[in-house]
Amino acid sequence: METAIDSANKEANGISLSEKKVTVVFVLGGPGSGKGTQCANIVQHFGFTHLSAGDLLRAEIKSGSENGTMIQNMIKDGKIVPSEVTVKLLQRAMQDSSNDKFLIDGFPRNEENRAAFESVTGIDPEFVLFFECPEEEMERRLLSRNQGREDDNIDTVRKRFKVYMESSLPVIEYYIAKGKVRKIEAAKPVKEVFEAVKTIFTPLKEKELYLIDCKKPVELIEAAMEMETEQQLSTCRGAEAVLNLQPASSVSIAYHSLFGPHDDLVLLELDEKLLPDVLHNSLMKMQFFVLRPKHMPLSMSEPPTLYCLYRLQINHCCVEMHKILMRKIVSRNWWHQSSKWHLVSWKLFEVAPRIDRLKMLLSENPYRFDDALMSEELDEMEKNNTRLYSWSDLIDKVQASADELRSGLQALSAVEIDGYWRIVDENYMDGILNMLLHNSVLNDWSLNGLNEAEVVGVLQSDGFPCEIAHHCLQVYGSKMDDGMWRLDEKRVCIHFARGILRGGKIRMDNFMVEWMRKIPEEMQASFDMLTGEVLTEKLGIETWVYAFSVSSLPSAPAERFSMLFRERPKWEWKDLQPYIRDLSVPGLSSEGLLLKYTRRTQPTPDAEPVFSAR
Ligand SMILES: Nc1ncnc2c1ncn2[C@@H]1O[C@H](COP(=O)(O)OP(=O)(O)O)[C@@H](O)[C@H]1O
Ligand SMILES: Nc1ccn([C@@H]2O[C@H](COP(=O)(O)OP(=O)(O)O)[C@@H](O)[C@H]2O)c(=O)n1
Repeated sequence: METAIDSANKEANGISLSEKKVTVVFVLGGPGSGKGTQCANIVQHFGFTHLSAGDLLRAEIKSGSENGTMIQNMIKDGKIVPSEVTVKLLQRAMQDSSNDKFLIDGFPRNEENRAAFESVTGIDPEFVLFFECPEEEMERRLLSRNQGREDDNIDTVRKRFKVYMESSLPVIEYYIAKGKVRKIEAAKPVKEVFEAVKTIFTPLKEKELYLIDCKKPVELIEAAMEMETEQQLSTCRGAEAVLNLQPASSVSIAYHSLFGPHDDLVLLELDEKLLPDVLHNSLMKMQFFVLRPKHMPLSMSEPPTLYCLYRLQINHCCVEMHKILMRKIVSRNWWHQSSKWHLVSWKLFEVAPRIDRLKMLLSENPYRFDDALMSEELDEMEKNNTRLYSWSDLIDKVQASADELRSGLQALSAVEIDGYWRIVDENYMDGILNMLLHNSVLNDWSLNGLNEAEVVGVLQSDGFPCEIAHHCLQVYGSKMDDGMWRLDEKRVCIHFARGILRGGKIRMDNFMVEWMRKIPEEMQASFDMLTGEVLTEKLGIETWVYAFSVSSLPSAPAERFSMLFRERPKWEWKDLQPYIRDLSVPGLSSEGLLLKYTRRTQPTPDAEPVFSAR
């Protein structure tokens, strides 16, 4: 009996295909590659309707249609039936179905099939599932298919292979170029092939995900520790372990230099903006990583070509990178293929490494005078409680490669003490620098030729740890070819200017007097040295100066500009430039940065341009 739903469907089916929003997946591959077998599985698991072009043609022969004999002869000969016949059959089958998701198997088999389908139905396939299988295996399967098919004999099979190579492969190449092909290694056992198929059809999350490129080569991943399954224990480390992951298995990863020579890969991470969403997702906490070839540029607007996609399950906290469990959900067949996954739309942004995080971590607990006293007695327990970070902790926590981390630590003037990386408290640094200068006067040392052993020895006898004494030379000086150290005029002068300005805004003339008084006699300070360190302000007839250091500003451009415009609503180029020249945004020039984050006005054509917030 016909139900109300059936009749409603019939009505719906009366509408044309173009009005009905259908999803079409083409299933292609040589004869005997297993298309029909896998389509049956897909139908069961994913609710598609299977339309086999070959089956429709064979049914047409059986129905006694006027084209029957022609079709029969063509099939017997392994030739491709004219498109108008096949397209009509497919179109009718789709229209007659109440489903809107179709697997079209064995079609388009040539360029003519493809063009005819496109022009008649206006449908562009969601993607093309391509079964790749060696000819010998296909031949073996066809000759033992045993379905009583007239064309499964050795002569016709050979003809079909020839037609496949000449006519069907170009269609696959056409879709590869469009980024639509999902390739499956079809020579494996049915179950294994289906595992690969499943990963392609399993929906991820039907919402937009923002991925951030942490801009690190994946040399950073180590997959060697905390393997979840025994099977992985026996496999290799680093990149290989990631690449060899089996579906539904997992490994923990952390940034690590042991990743290997895979600097053609880049690791991408979920945007933190989405973290609350993801964290409150009742399903599970997850993060998505994408590996892509480095040479493929990411554009801001188009979804990029994905290299390989992994779903990461995080066992404690999403924000931190360490101890991440990773599960491969999409097979390597994605490589060099899709620009868009049919169920998820991806937006990718390239970002610079998160060095701000490093600053935040190290500022939690700067090295102070007290530390110097108690360093010896500090037992492990205490160290664990006092937020100290070793190199490997930082590699885990900061999204940066080893090189980026090294230069980040250097920019922060961090030093490794007892195996932990520390920022040294400014007052403490001031103390040791003054002690060095004081000793240089006492001992008649030249600031352009300091003997390392002598300086360190004297500073140690004044109560400074050896590492800090070395660190002081490194921060304020540079080593010369002859092994002696020379104090850097600019760095020393900036140090003293910072010290004065820590007390707050000060009148320019007072500042200059105090600054000159503080700096060593051998050195010459000039206000230009303080570009990017201080700002000046006119109050009445007086000029005042205050600290505003580029190193204290966030490295993310949006936050940086917002901080700059909070400080001053309008900036002239010469003032602005020192505060933005270190910003680097992948894919955006400095002009682009200004366009994106500032409004440029020029009161008169020859006036200096002024930048304000957008
Ligand atoms: N992965 C596989 N391993 C071994 N035999 C297979 C596999 N997939 C399919 N077959 C067998 O090979 C023959 C051809 O498979 P079929 O799905 O009809 O291929 P196609 O639709 O691509 O022509 C069938 O007899 C099928 O049972
Ligand atoms: N788009 C198509 C599909 C099949 N066919 C014909 O149908 C035959 C059988 O195709 P099929 O898809 O059922 O079988 P396999 O060749 O994949 O095993 C082909 O050899 C062609 O002669 C066609 O002419 N046009």
